[in-house]
Amino acid sequence: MSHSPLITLKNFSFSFEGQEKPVINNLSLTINEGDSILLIGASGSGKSTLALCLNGLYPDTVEGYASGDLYFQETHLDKFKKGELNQRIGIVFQDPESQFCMIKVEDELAFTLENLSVPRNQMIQKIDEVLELIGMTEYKHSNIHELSGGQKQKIALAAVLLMKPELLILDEPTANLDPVSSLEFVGLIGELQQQINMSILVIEHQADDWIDLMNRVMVLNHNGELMVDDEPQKVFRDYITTLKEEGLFLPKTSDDLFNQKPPTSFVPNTQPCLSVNDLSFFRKKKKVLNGISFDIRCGELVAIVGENGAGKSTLLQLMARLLKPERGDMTFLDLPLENWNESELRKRTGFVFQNPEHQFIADTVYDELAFGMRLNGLSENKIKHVVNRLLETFQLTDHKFSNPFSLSGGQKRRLSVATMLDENPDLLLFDEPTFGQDASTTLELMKLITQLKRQGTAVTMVTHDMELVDQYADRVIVLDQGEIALDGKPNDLWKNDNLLKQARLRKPYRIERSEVVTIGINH
Ligand SMILES: Nc1ncnc2c1ncn2[C@@H]1O[C@H](COP(=O)(O)OP(=O)(O)OP(=O)(O)O)[C@@H](O)[C@H]1O
Ligand SMILES: Nc1ncnc2c1ncn2[C@@H]1O[C@H](COP(=O)(O)OP(=O)(O)OP(=O)(O)O)[C@@H](O)[C@H]1O
Repeated sequence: MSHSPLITLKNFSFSFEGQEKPVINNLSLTINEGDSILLIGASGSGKSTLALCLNGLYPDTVEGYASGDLYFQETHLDKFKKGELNQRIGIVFQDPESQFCMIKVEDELAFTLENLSVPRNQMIQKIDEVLELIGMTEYKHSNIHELSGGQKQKIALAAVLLMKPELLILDEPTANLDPVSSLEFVGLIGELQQQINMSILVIEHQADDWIDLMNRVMVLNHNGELMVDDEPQKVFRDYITTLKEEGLFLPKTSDDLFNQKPPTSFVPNTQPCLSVNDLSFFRKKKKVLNGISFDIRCGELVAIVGENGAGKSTLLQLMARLLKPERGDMTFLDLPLENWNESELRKRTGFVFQNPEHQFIADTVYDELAFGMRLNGLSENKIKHVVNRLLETFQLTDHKFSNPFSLSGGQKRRLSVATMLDENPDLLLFDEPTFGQDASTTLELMKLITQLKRQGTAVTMVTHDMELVDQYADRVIVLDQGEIALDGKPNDLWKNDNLLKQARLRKPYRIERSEVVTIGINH
């Protein structure tokens, strides 16, 4: 059955003001009605930019210019009124918080309908319908900030669905979700596909959960050109070498990387770097952490995992002394954490926030990286040497003079990690250091962290990525509703089916596969 074209690009390019090379480079392609497309490409290859061009937000809302032609249902972009395409092509971003304006779920959805000029007497019915569609009816009167990450993402999706878009774009929609919420979100999109007539474009670095829902995979290369556009089976069979050269993740079934048994974890018999003793913390009278105690040794990498809202980020902020515990105390290198002088503490520890933008202070990537070293009085020559090495390692050399806020999501994250690695800190605290990264940048980042670990740095990493935990963590701490449910080796967690279920985690591919093989043999 042939479908009519929804969007057609002819020799379409897009450049940001003041940049030599276009970010989107001479694309000619058609998205048909009923298509479900997975868009992949290295970090910085132009995926989000393309999404924003498709729905008409770019170039109108940014300093940049487009060339070539874009047609929506065979009508040229120029013929549409401003703002018209934004409604017919809806985007859900990775961080739903940035999209919300109201406190309550129903008010947020009513606000969307108001913007669409829907009469008041039709609103209630429309809100009820969309909540039913996404399985969130019981949360109609809830406060948005009390919802879990996955539920917030569903509300962001509902707001976009109210526009009845003909194309739904999902830009890394599961990046902040715990492993089970992430799978549930993909399942929901699969159900919507059956019920609503709309095309879907999904941007994700890791294709695994999405492949079965997609009829096409498009790959952008480093130059923003369309390198591959074909059926998923063909792409991941015939273009493996090309995808690897671009530094992209392959599906776990076809990538040796995920099948390797990790090296026996090295647990150093060193002194504790940070000791956490009986910590408790409340937010608005709600106990978020309760009786947390553990040590992190010098040279050890500890992963903290758990469902959305379990208290992981809060714990990390307490460990960085950005929050003060109600009860309990911590010792950092033999001195109570509260007694450390602020500048000495910042020199010896590094903290990367969940949202990288929160920590940028300089106007260029170079100055951002140099900032800490300048504060510590290093010579400009020495600084230049270190900054250039970091730029190279984190694939940011081309963006040396860019404003940190203009970077792609993955580039921002890499910059925020790099700023913590200028000197050798004793303790590193990372909130999701690898989200939004492609295979090559993830590998580089983990290589560097491993090196620091070998030199004695203690690393704590909050993550939803169970592959990383399996491959790199010496120890894993599972937080469940603000309490430690497990503190052990990753293998202890993979054996504990009940806890995995309770904490909304999943097993890494290596373990899942070995269980399938064993079951196969037993039968
Ligand atoms: N600024 C805040 N004000 C009020 N409550 C908050 C605030 N920040 C977090 N919370 C609440 O504290 C609890 C723990 O949140 P936290 O961000 O530490 O969880 P998390 O495990 O890091 O979650 P995620 O995986 O979604 O990042 C949640 O119930 C959350 O709603
Ligand atoms: N507002 C902006 N001003 C200048 N340059 C920008 C701006 N936004 C993005 N860029 C640059 O355009 C390129 C593409 O960015 P884009 O966000 O589209 O990449 P992406 O493929 O979505 O990356 P990621 O996977 O890291 O999210 C990057 O090199 C980025 O630095």
